[in-house]
Amino acid sequence: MAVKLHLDTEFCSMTIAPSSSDKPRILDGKRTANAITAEVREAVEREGLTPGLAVVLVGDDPASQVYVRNKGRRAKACGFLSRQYDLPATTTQAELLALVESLNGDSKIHGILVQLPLPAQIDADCVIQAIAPDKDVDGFHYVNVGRLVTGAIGAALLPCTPKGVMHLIEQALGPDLSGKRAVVIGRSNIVGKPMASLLLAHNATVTVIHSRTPSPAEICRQADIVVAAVGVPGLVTAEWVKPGAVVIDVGINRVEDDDGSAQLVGDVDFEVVAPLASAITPVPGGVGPMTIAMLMHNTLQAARRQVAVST
Ligand SMILES: Nc1nc(=O)c2c([nH]1)NC[C@@H]1CN(c3ccc(C(=O)N[C@@H](CCC(=O)O)C(=O)O)cc3)C=[N+]21
Ligand SMILES: [Mg+2]
Repeated sequence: MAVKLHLDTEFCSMTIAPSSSDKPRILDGKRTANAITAEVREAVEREGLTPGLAVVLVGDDPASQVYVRNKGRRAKACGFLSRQYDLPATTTQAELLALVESLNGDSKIHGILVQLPLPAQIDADCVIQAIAPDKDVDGFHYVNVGRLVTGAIGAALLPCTPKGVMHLIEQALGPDLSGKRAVVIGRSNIVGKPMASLLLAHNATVTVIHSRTPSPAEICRQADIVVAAVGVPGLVTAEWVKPGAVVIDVGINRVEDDDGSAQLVGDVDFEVVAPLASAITPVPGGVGPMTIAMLMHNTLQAARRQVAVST
């Protein structure tokens, strides 16, 4: 059974035909993310909605500050109400829970994102579970996880990174992955596990490999679709990839270049794997921008549902 999935039909018009040559197709996440953002903006105008997104940042980690600022910019570009809450690194769990509670009750706010990681004195899971499930635009609440795993995908808010990855896979292979073998490398709650569930919902035959898996390259080499999400720079080399596979790189690793400058690299050794792949995502400019675009799409979806309920 083909499952009608996470994105509205309006986004399906963007599916691009697979390349006919043996040159690998670079799946351009930046371009796709820009197109999705434009469609979200149009939908906001057409429907006369003002989705509200609250992003909560605790502490002053510079990387988190950059991400949060980018999310706010994108939200404004979509015509959303965008609010950012900056809390000190010394914030207590009770204070953070009180803010989440007030946002749960705020009818102007349809999506709540608490930026991770959180300082050590705060129990991140407890905070995530305090977010109203229908405002959980990260898709991390147990209710949304449960919806995804049971196949109630239409009711779920899906985690942004797996949802963005699925969109890129759809560009290469279409939405029905019947007969395809997918290997997910990594088993985190924010990428690996929901990614496996989403691929399964699209009828792929899914294997998850991780740090305790013997002969991972041998298993990965069977895959028509590889999603790498472990945070090990350049882990996936030529021996891991079957010629013609679709390779998605979720890794965002900051490493030092030969000349000592900082560089962003993925979990895939792009230089050696790209010539083998039928389609591949770059880092940067692949999955990362899609994550933010899907956050915008989730916030639109959340707003639509909350407005429908209240009218
Ligand atoms: N509650 C929560 N939700 C998140 O979704 C969440 C989070 N916490 N904590 C941190 C991670 C990380 N994350 C990224 C989003 C976009 C890029 C992105 O746009 N990357 C660009 C490059 C950015 C750069 O240069 O650093 C790219 O890959 O092209 C990266 C990483 C969301 N996260
Ligand atoms: Mg990327």
